[in-house]
Amino acid sequence: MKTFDYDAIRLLPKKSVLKSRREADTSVTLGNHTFKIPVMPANMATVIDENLAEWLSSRGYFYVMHRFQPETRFDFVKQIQAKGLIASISLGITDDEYQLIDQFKANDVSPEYITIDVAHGHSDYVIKMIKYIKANLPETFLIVGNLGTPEAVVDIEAAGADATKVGIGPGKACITKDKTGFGTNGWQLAAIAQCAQVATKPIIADGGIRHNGDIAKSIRFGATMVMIGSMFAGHDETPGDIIEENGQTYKAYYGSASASAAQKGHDHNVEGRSLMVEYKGSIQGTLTAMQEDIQSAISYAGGRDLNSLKTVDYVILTE
Ligand SMILES: NC(=O)C1=CN([C@@H]2O[C@H](COP(=O)(O)OP(=O)(O)OC[C@H]3O[C@@H](n4cnc5c(N)ncnc54)[C@H](OP(=O)(O)O)[C@@H]3O)[C@@H](O)[C@H]2O)C=CC1
Ligand SMILES: Nc1nc2c(ncn2[C@@H]2O[C@H](COP(=O)(O)O)[C@@H](O)[C@H]2O)c(=O)[nH]1
Repeated sequence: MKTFDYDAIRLLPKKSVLKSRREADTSVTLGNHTFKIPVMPANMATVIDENLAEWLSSRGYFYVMHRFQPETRFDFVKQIQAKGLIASISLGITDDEYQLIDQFKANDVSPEYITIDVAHGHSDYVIKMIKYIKANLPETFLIVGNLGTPEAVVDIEAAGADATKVGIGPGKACITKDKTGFGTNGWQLAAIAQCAQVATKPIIADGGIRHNGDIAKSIRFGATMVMIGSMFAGHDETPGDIIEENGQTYKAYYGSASASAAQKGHDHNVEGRSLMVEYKGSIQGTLTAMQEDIQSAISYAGGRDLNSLKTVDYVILTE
């Protein structure tokens, strides 16, 4: 099996047809909605909260709210939809989560997007939850993760997922490979490529994005969108206080399965760690830079939109 990761790939330029990079269209459609860029902040407690979800949605960005304040999700969906915005929440697979689906159905409320968010998404119990959501909230677009193999993508699509999320252990706050020996850490981009070969529905590349150019690389190898944690943590709008240490400013970023997540209910099978990320100011600056860099990538690809990235040639650096 040929393996490679983001750092080993260089995409090869083609003749540009654009007068200006501003002409390049970075929009992406997922389900019934179109978003400004093919990027979503990770559904983690140190990356997104309800305020940021509203901020992103009102500006045309996709988001996935995390599931670590479970009791707030029903009201969140109602409130954000009352403002004419898209509701996009996460669910686990425990018995309580079925009650939330029942509550939505009983009140005739359908979130536009639900993400089933568990570490090992290729599971009989995830399949059971997919079938329950599809039977009770058929209008909702269902993203399911996380997966790491083509077999998982085939099974989870067959169960009814509308999109799959690929990435077991490549995240910056992740220690899955050290704790269990499993995962796509170190070869995440090749795992995306393998999964994309069998996928018939969109794939979201999740974890391991360290540079804006990794977004274009993800799309080249088959992703429709990318989920990003650490690069979004540390902004004014992301949760947590600014910490000053030795004249530098930081914010905390911790894994959803880390010991720091214990207060939010994760107190066993630790597979995440806590770290500090540099404080970066407003998130708008980061989002704008991402969009500009994707526009430049489209120009290098010789096209006008994200589709042009899907067929560019590339080299794999061997050293
Ligand atoms: N992308 C990644 O690589 C990873 C992401 N995470 C993130 O951490 C958060 C917590 O994840 P998770 O631990 O799944 O959440 P939860 O513990 O909330 O849910 C997972 C459910 O599946 C059961 N389960 C059975 N086998 C496994 C397995 N191998 N790994 C995990 N659960 C299993 C768990 O039961 P029981 O707990 O009794 O075993 C639990 O009921 C999520 O947000 C997830 O995305 C965590 C690790 C890796
Ligand atoms: N193995 C673990 N993975 C985790 C944990 N919490 C979140 N995650 C995953 O990381 C990505 C974000 O990755 P990044 O490289 O952009 O920082 C996130 O979307 C989850 O899939 C965890 O505790 N353990």
